[in-house]
Amino acid sequence: MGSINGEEVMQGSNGQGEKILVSVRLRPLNEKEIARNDVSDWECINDNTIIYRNNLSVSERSMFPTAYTFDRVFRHDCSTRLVYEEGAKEVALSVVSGINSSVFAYGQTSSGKTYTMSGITEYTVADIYNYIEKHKEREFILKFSALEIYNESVRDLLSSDSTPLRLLDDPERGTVVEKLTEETLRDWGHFKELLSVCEAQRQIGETSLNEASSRSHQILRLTIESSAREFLGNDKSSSLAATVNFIDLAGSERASQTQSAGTRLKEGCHINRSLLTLGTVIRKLSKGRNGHVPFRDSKLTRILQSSLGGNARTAIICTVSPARSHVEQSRNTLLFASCAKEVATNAQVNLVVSDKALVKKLQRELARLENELRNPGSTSLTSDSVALMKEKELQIEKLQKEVTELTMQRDLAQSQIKDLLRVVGDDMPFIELASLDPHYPKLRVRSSSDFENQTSEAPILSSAHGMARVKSFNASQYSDGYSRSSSGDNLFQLPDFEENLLLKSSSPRLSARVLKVARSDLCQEKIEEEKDEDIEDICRVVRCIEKEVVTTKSNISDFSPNRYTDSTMSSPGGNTPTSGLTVVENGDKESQVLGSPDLAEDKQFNNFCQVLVVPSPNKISPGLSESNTSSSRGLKFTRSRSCKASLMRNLSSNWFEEVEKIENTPPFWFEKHFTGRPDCFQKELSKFKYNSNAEKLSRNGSQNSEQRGATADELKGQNVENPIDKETDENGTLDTRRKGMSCLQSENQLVDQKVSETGLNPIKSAKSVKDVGLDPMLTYEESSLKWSSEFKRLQREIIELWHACNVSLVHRTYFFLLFKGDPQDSIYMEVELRRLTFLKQTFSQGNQTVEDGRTLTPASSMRNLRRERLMLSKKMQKKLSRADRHNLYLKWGIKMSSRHRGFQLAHRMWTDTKDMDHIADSAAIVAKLVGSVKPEQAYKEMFGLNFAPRRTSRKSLGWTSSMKHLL
Ligand SMILES: Nc1ncnc2c1ncn2[C@@H]1O[C@H](COP(=O)(O)OP(=O)(O)OP(=O)(O)O)[C@@H](O)[C@H]1O
Repeated sequence: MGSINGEEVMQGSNGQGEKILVSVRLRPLNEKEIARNDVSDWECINDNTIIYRNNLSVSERSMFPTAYTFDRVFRHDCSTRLVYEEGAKEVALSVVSGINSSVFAYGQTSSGKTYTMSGITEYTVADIYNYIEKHKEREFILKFSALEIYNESVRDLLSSDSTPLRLLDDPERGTVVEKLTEETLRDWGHFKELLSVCEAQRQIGETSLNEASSRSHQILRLTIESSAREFLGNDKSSSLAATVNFIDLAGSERASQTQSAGTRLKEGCHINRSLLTLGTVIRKLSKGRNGHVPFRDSKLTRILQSSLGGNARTAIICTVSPARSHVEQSRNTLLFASCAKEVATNAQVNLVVSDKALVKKLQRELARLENELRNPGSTSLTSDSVALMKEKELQIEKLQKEVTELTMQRDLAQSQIKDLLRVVGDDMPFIELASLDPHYPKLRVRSSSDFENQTSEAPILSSAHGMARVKSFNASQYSDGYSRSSSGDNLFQLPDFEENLLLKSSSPRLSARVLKVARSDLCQEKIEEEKDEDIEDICRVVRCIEKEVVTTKSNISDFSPNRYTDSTMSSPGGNTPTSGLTVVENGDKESQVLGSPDLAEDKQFNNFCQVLVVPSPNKISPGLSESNTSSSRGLKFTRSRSCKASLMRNLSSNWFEEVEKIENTPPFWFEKHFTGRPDCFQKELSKFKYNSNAEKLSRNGSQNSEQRGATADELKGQNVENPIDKETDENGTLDTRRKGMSCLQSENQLVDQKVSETGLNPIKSAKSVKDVGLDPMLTYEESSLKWSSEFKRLQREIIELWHACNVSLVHRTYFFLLFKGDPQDSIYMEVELRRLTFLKQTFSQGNQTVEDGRTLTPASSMRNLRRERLMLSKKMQKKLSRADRHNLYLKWGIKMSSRHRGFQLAHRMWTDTKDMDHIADSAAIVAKLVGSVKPEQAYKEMFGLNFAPRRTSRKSLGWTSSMKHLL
């Protein structure tokens, strides 16, 4: 769309790539040439070919062609009328159809350009007027303008003012000549008059070749606008507008030939330069539109840009002098013509739409679009969009069917599970959940139902695969304060943590004291203690504390000598324990972290403090509660890869990472690698299932692990007749209780055996590990009593081992708080005890273990423990009120006047392993500092065992990502 005189121009295609119409006109020899006996060497042999007649030497023939072919060639005796008719008319008269057109005359000086163009211009305009006469239905407006480019200056030939005109670049119309006079032609006479003015204005000079040589490029421009008279003035009116250019170029010349000098020489230089640019443009255009075309290198090419390669039809008439003396110039002209005939233009019809019509058109378009927006489903939809919508609807329908089908399958499966549970119900102590869920842990876990069923005989739903079996509980069956799921989902529920913490774990003295503590306004409290202490002071205090503790505590003596000395460990041989900061005698730099703290550790310390989560106030001891606590979100648990993951519930993933860093003991093999019982293991299980010696084991629940291990070893590979089966066969009754216990014992042995095969070997090494199973021959009350005693013994052993192995205080705390003596906890206690025994033995032998690529040594575990104490002490400032802290200092015998009381307190926690009140108080404090947990089954499984079927979705989540998801 272009614009002419403020009106929009619609450009319609009129064919693409139309080549420039190129003709050659050969003039006759003029008088001067004849006078000097010049001969004509050029001959038009037909309407299209001109040849050089003179005999060429061999070398000339190789350099110059002798024949040139064009759209039309005109002999010397052809009239200008014929040249016009066959070489320009069609192109020129396109203007009346709304198509721009241009007619050039190109040639050397005195070759007849002006002679030719003058005739063509007049013939064209005359024909235009004839056309107008024949088309009365249209109204035509003819506007005429004329300019010349003289010495690279544009002049208005219709104005007496010789001031050079500027060329402007119009985005729509291209290059326009500013302030160029444009006369509307009234009639033919007016046109002739204007032509006379132009002729008079044009720069003409005399040269030796041409008495009236044109020293400038002349462009006569006629613009024609036409409109149908029928629609004039109404909305439907539109008009055609186009321009025809008549271009009479200055002649190319050789200064020597024109014998020019002074002004003429200067003119010749400008002429030749602009013609050279024209030649370059034509040559480039002839090779296509790739690359840069230097239209702007001369005013001539700037003005003619649209005529040469744009929206115009173009005809070029090359005039040639036949004289032999001008052969070189003639060849150049023909060469130019040859290039020009390869140039294509892209002329279009220029339809001018009036502003009024344009507004109407745009309004109609707007209304159509608005209608489409209002009714998107009606006419605006294309066939493609309708098809797409149908496809989407089909997909939705298919997905809905799939959802319905899956829902039905799920309901059916749930129904089957419920039916199965109902069938086995109270009559069967075990169900085989493993057969329902492939992810179900393949470990035989002793549950409280084991003990309850000791008094009632029930058939065993034996595990063909030796997998875990869990009793389906009724909540009413329990009276121990533990809640169980009554929905048959077999999830164990621990008692509320708050109850654990206050009523069971915390000592009465501590609870009583903290209850008396008035709540302080933490915002107003000045944190004057430790907060701004420099790290060296802290370390000195730590050393003092550790020395103090060491002098009062010496409970580990069987660790490898010369390895390390912890604040809680005595050095071998009764040597005076060294400072906890210089515990590694072999120069282990890492062990001296506290002695030479660096920025990294400080940063880690800060991170640790930041990620600790404050427990919910309504879940914590009132005496320890704070107002700014939180975390009451429920936990969806998953199987942990580490017992330390139990801390994850209320803590961020950063906390997890920190715990991993300071982890004193690694997750043990069972936690990390137990994904199910392999087939070979199942086979072994079936082999041992009815083993008489296992039956003996089941009768002797207090048998120590050494005995059990030995028995298991003895039994390995044996196939002994099962007396129970024998008895059953003989009596015709099934002693399910005894048989079940037999299976349990056998499986426990196999678990141990499997663990042993992996290198943990708790059976061989853990001589102190005792069998925590209950004697099936005892009554329930007797069994409970015995278990209670056994639990306390195990608990004490574990506490001692934690202490000896520098186990994380957080780990100790949660384990201690979670496992309160429920018989079903026996397996956890047993596994923990074996793990610790193995760890202690490893350390004592001077060995190290590698977990997750981390090497765990006594030194590293001690270092981590020290760091954990440091972090906990820092946490005290934030998590405990001033009053709470003061009460604790009093209770723990820390002088109020002493410095670094928080560190002192942190380094005393969990140190007196003989005093259960001290242990309980320590656990309560640590729990307070790191955040409480609502006791759920999840936490027990964090310690390595899983009672509930795992869910696939959880399985796919890493622990960190799981926590992020849950948090
Ligand atoms: N075809 C022709 N038949 C007869 N005479 C011609 C023809 N062509 C040109 N002439 C005559 O030759 C002379 C030079 O012609 P013209 O001025 O048109 O040349 P030119 O190419 O315009 O020269 P310049 O470039 O110097 O202006 C004129 O006198 C003209 O009448």
